[in-house]
Amino acid sequence: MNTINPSTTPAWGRLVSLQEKYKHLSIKSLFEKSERFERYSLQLEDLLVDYSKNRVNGEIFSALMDLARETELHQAIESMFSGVAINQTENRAVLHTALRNRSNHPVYVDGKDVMPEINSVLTQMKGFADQIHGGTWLGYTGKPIKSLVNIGIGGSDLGPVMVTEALKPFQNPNLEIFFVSNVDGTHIAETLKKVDPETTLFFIASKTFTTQETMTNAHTARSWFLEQAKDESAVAKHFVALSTNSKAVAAFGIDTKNMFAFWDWVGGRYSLWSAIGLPIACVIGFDKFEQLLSGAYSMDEHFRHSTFERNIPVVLAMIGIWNTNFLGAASEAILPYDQYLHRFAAYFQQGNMESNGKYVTRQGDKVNYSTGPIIWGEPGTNGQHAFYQLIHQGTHLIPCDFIAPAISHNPIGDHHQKLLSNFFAQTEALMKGKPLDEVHAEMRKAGKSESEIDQVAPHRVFEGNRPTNSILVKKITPYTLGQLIAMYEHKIFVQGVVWNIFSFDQWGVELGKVLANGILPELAGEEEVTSHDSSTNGLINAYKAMRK
Ligand SMILES: O=P(O)(O)OC[C@H]1O[C@H](O)[C@H](O)[C@@H](O)[C@@H]1O
Repeated sequence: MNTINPSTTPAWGRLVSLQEKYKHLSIKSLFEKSERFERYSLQLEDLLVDYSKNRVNGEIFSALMDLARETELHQAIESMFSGVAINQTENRAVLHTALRNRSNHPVYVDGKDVMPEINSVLTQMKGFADQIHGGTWLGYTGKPIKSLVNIGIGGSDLGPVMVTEALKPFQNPNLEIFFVSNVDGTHIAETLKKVDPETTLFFIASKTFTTQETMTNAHTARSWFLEQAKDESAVAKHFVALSTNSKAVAAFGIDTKNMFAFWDWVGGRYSLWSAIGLPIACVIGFDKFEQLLSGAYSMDEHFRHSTFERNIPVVLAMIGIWNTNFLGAASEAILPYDQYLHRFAAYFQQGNMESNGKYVTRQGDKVNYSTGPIIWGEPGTNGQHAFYQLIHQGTHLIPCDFIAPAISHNPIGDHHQKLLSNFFAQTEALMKGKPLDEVHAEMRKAGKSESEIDQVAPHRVFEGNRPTNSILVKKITPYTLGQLIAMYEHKIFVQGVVWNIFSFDQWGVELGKVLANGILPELAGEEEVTSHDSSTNGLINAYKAMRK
């Protein structure tokens, strides 16, 4: 990977001047040109991305595209797809795209084509998923499996949770799925209350198979199971492992026959396309899982081969960079107008923040510009009644992505039209705002007194000019969901390339884990702890006193 500091490129310099030149640029005024929507929207099959409601004009857009070129994005894209070890701090390739490479053309890592291994695990997954989905995999007492429990955390949890929720309309009604992630005993305890050991299958999902939370929950699940089954040999019918670490899987007591492998070149937060996706394949069926892969593949092809100006992930990423680095936005909201997508923002919170929450450049210096935004969001319309106040009238600039399907899986009465009327209205309102004279006129019309108008009118003004993207898909299907996920993955990739950071490691999660491992034994006895600062000592000792 190159080590170009984006802030030293000519394009960045131009963007700095454009920011000054267009500091009063109003999105509304950009719509005086009638072809704005045609020019500033892109379509890939049934996915439409409208980025016209941004504070971006032709000059800014072309400087952003130049910035992508000057930071050698094209070479970086090729390096990722072709298996170069671009995750340099871990010396690994980054090949979630190979997992959904439906062309099956070879992809080489260290001179070896990885496609045969990928295909062989997919075949193994199909064999297993068909049995679970079809009700022919039997538990130790001969009953078909009804309940699936995925035990995993981070990337080994959020993807399968998000996708199984998003694709609930495709779920086999004979199966129910649960996810246990938190080391808080409540999570596993409440889940185990709902399932029966005779008809439950546990997926122990962990890339490393060493993660404290997952291993703790897995041991608890195993003990709970054996209390009832009383026979170690029954474990094989009820526990499978999704991991890269076959030794640790065997040491846990899961037969490696029941292990579904993946590889160190699959990042945890990019792993739902790998064996980590097995629970998805079980509940929606393997054919639908393949459609998810195909959707992602269509976005991969679009991303790899389209010119930057017509490239959805590139355009979204560069507009994000404009908002972050030139307009000063510190966060981005992802707002799906689809209840089934209720975990979508949480999923990309990890995807984005673990990937691009970095202040060290690829050559090891501190960056002199902002990097990854804070990602958050909830489904619309719920968010409208909770936090949109701040998006409309707060002091922070919060660029938002609005996502909606044209066709609902639940076409009841006029629900969907009501939902979509809000989806359309919000981006219009955020852009147009409402000026003071309009508020005055409205209040006068409503017969308000002049003193009331003077007092209240300023509070009813909306500045507007708040940037949004609108992403409309025909329907949420495995295929379109695959496209949407891959679109955001590549957006994150592009931004990491431009920001000159390493997007595929996550050293920032280590320190807390290490300190927790040091504290754990200190919590065992009654003696006073003195090994930390006075706050940490004070808290630990107060905890010990409280638990007596
Ligand atoms: O899959 P595992 O090895 O159990 O890792 C689970 C998660 O934990 C780590 O701390 C990382 O922050 C995540 O990127 C990862 O997805």
